Amino acid sequence: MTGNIKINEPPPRPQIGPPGKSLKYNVKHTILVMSGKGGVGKSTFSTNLAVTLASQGLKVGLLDADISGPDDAKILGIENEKIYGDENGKILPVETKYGVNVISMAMTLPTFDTPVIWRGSIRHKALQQFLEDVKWDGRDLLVIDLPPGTGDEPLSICQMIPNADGIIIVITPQDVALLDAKKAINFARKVNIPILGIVENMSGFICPHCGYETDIFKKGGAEKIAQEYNIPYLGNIPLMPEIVEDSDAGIPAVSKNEKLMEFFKKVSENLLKNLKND
Ligand SMILES: Nc1ncnc2c1ncn2[C@@H]1O[C@H](COP(=O)(O)OP(=O)(O)OP(=O)(O)O)[C@@H](O)[C@H]1O
Repeated sequence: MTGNIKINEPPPRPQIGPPGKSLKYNVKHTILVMSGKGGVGKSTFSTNLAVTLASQGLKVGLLDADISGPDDAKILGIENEKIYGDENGKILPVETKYGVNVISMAMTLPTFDTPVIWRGSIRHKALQQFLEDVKWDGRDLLVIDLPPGTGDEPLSICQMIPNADGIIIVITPQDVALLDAKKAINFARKVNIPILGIVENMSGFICPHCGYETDIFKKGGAEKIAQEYNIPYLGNIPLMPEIVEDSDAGIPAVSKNEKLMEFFKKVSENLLKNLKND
């Protein structure tokens, strides 16, 4: 007996709310990095992309917008740094030796293992402060690493900065990740932020000993999605065990791995072509 329960009723239309106040901060270009699904390597991608862009002479800022799981500071070896203000009350991002200035929740916590147990409205305020009250001045480019999925924080950021240059979607080649990537694409379209492109991470395994490439997972899913949805394909990043070792040691892998740097350079070249002109 099903009583009054109606099956097959369409789910309610998602409410994304009114557009938020457009924040003012002094950066030429803003790029949001998102993924439909957790664990696809979004933080690894964001940090290494920021380091790659800085190595090309750009002044790059990195905002880790993952309030609960801020990993970028760990990957850059600055998780024990603290943030300070200047004489005008502006928050100073932490400078790294890679030429990237960083703000992350990690640097505001007493210890790296302290959980952030906040509801949405407080997270929203923190993100607003990370954008508006931080001295990003003079940066050519701000990379914002969003938490996985299409929830509260990605929505807050997209509504705060509707003029962002666009979103990069990071995916892995497995079917579940591809499915979630489509949700991320539809999210970007719903909030009206351009999609700068899609990147396939963990795409092909390169043996650290002989350099031979094997497709452990499938390959090429991102390229197919790019065609299907008519969005740019920015490139792929292979699965490399050195990335895990370096990230765990607090070193962005591109800073010491020329082969990996080549992959990131290709992505960054394709990305820069798609940015709005000044
Ligand atoms: N191309 C790669 N090759 C090998 N390991 C990788 C690669 N990309 C990411 N990893 C590893 O996969 C794990 C997850 O990566 P990362 O933390 O960047 O994912 P994420 O998408 O940001 O996760 P979350 O959803 O928790 O924010 C890390 O251990 C990272 O070192």
